[in-house]
Amino acid sequence: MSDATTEPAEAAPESERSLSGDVPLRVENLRKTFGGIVAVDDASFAVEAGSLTGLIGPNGAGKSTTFNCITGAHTPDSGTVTFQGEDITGRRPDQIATEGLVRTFQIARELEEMTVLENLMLAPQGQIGEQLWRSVTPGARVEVIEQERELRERVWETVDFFEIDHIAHDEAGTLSGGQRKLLEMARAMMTEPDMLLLDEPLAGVNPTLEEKLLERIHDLREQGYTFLLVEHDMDVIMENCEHVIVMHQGSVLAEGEPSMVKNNDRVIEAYLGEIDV
Ligand SMILES: Nc1ncnc2c1ncn2[C@@H]1O[C@H](COP(=O)(O)OP(=O)(O)OP(=O)(O)O)[C@@H](O)[C@H]1O
Repeated sequence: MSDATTEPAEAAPESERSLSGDVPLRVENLRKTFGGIVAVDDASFAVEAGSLTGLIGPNGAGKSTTFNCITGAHTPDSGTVTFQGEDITGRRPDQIATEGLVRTFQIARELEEMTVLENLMLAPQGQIGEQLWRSVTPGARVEVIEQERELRERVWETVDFFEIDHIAHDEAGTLSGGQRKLLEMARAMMTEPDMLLLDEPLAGVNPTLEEKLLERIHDLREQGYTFLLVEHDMDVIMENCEHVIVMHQGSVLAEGEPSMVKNNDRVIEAYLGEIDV
């Protein structure tokens, strides 16, 4: 993917990278400061359609801030975020999700007392549950009941896909860390996204469920979904992503195939003393 004139050790920034396919997500010259702290400093990169792209970097590199600027939790000071050709910079998180760019969310406290099934029923946008109670006319009732039947079907398909059928009736608050992550991803899938952004999806997950989560991510990717994974753990990204973006001190330090990035001197230096590369 890199420019032929670019040395592998000096991974090409996005602007020099020849992108072969569709590029749903583009981040250009993103900058975000907090008082005197420059958290993201002129970061630019792109994510190709159908790819499993990893965003890594040592502590404080600006990954979470970038993630939050993309998903609408933060408004960048400058720069643009474009999703499927549309400028979504500074939009609200719900507006961005409606566009099909969906991030996983921790299960909110009020949802912890609901079962896995109820959590999934409530996940989709324009959710019809509330309408069900409001509908008074006979015609509308029939339509809403049909929509609810379809929603239930989709919930069960999702439960089967994520292999959480055995805990379908358990309250979300009783789930283990890994089960919660599966539910978080299942909830995101219920919104019918085009692209998923996962922030440390494997943090606090035991090895068995970690494998299951990764399998599901790969399955979904094969179905055509695009993923951007933000991870501190370099090994997870190197083993699972085909394209890796490395941030350091708020900027994109390098990007490319895992093997190339792993051997990049600047990346090794940035990670030195942090984790073993
Ligand atoms: N809300 C905030 N207020 C002030 N400074 C912040 C805020 N959020 C992030 N920062 C600072 O911005 C810089 C980048 O932080 P960020 O959390 O984006 O990095 P990160 O790569 O996600 O790090 P980590 O892997 O440790 O989570 C850090 O210096 C951090 O202290």
